Amino acid sequence: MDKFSSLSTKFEEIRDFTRVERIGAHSHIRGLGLNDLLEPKEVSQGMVGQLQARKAAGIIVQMIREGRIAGRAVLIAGQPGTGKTALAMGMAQALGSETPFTKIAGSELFSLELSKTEALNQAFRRSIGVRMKEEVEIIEGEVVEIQVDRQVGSGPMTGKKSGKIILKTTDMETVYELGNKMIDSLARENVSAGDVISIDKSTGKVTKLGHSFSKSRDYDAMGSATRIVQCPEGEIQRMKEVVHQVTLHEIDVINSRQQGFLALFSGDTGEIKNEIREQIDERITDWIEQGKAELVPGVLFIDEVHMLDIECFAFLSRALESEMAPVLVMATNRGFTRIRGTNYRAPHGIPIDLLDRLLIIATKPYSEKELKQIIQIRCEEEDVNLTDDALSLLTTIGMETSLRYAMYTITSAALICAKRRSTQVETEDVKKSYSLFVDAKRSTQFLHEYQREYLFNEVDDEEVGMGRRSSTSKSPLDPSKEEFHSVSELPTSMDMSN
Ligand SMILES: Nc1ncnc2c1ncn2[C@@H]1O[C@H](COP(=O)(O)OP(=O)(O)OP(=O)(O)O)[C@@H](O)[C@H]1O
Repeated sequence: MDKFSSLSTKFEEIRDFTRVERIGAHSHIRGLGLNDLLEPKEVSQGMVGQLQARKAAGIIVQMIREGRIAGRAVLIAGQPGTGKTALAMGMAQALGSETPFTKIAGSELFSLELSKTEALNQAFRRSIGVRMKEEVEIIEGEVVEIQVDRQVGSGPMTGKKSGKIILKTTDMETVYELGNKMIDSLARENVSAGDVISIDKSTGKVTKLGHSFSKSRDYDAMGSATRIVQCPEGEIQRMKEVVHQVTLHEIDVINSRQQGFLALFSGDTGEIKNEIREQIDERITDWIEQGKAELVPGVLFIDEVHMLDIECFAFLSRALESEMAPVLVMATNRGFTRIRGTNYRAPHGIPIDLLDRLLIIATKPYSEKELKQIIQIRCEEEDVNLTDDALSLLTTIGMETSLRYAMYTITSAALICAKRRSTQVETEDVKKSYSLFVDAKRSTQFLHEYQREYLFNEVDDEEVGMGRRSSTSKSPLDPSKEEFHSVSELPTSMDMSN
């Protein structure tokens, strides 16, 4: 084929890397935890509770798999820390690595390098895969023998090499002459007798498929990571269908002459011209008509969608109409709020006409039992061993502050525990972390008490009075819990009602 496809394998690896980097806090999520009938189990695949939302997400995943939802949009709405991002990650896991999944936060769109609509456009195109099928001629067989003869030239580095390789299948055996380049490729892949290899005839790329079953006696010398495979059957030289998958964005970048494919490594792609995108779309439409390629609509997840402004929302509405649109999943923790770029208020800060097109999934606050289970799963994920008392205390802290604060406390308490050379986190470690790191509620109380000593203070006296009153609330470490003020009572920046 052409340059689009020959570079595809490398780029797949880059995309995977980005993906792994972004899911640290949700690494315990391995799916939506649904059975075959899409019924959620209470605790499964790292997911706890939130049954209705998980079931709804499962139905959407099913629709995506059946290709019945491209161009539709989903909104996950709920209070902070109720698992909106976790749910989106669960959807990504359930869809599998073949389905492109891009995660961005609304605030990431505002940069000096790219206009916000260009950034959105790139995110859209990163979420659409193009699967290209290609017939390539390959040589595939078990290595019987490799011989390399070095003809010494004027210096050790200029030595010209030649040699031969004998390959066999269960039906035949052939000898091939080897040139310099092929010898280097085989050496790089560490190919030796008994390996089963495949060589792409047009590019010379050598792939080691594994070690032959008949030679598996060498197992000890190979190490446990080596795959044992059967010796191939039939012809050594044959045609094979290979499938490459790249995203539209990767194709855009490769073909954008100013940037070139190196921009994929740095992420510094700059603005990509519309004409280039149009040409690529035309080309891909041709390939689809000729049966050479197919589109794989993926998922674009935009967290903190209330950060988008009216221009971005207009772009989204338009982009969803396109034939090449991925499924758009958005999340927000805002209630009624201003649509950025306007003076209008709307539910979740999203224009009503867009809102009307969305499937909305609501997430609800967790019960104490669910919170405890999530914390427990996270401890297992982080390899932190907690006493029952410490786990209960952490759960109480989570109920009174936030799930996220409790999760951060796991890590800091584990460090404090390691400092005193113990392997089991006790209540004392949790208390110490709690006293070192202030949660949003205590930080707000502190600000209300000492606001006059800060620069550019904007809180009026009435609010200060409120702050003083709430400062009488006791900490979760205080045994008499009756006087707790709920977190929602305090004006934090994460409040749903702002
Ligand atoms: N139901 C759940 N099961 C397992 N883990 C969960 C669940 N809900 C949330 N978590 C974990 O709790 C942490 C906070 O949740 P998450 O980031 O998904 O909340 P959010 O609703 O997106 O919050 P925000 O509105 O503040 O962005 C994450 O580490 C997440 O993986």
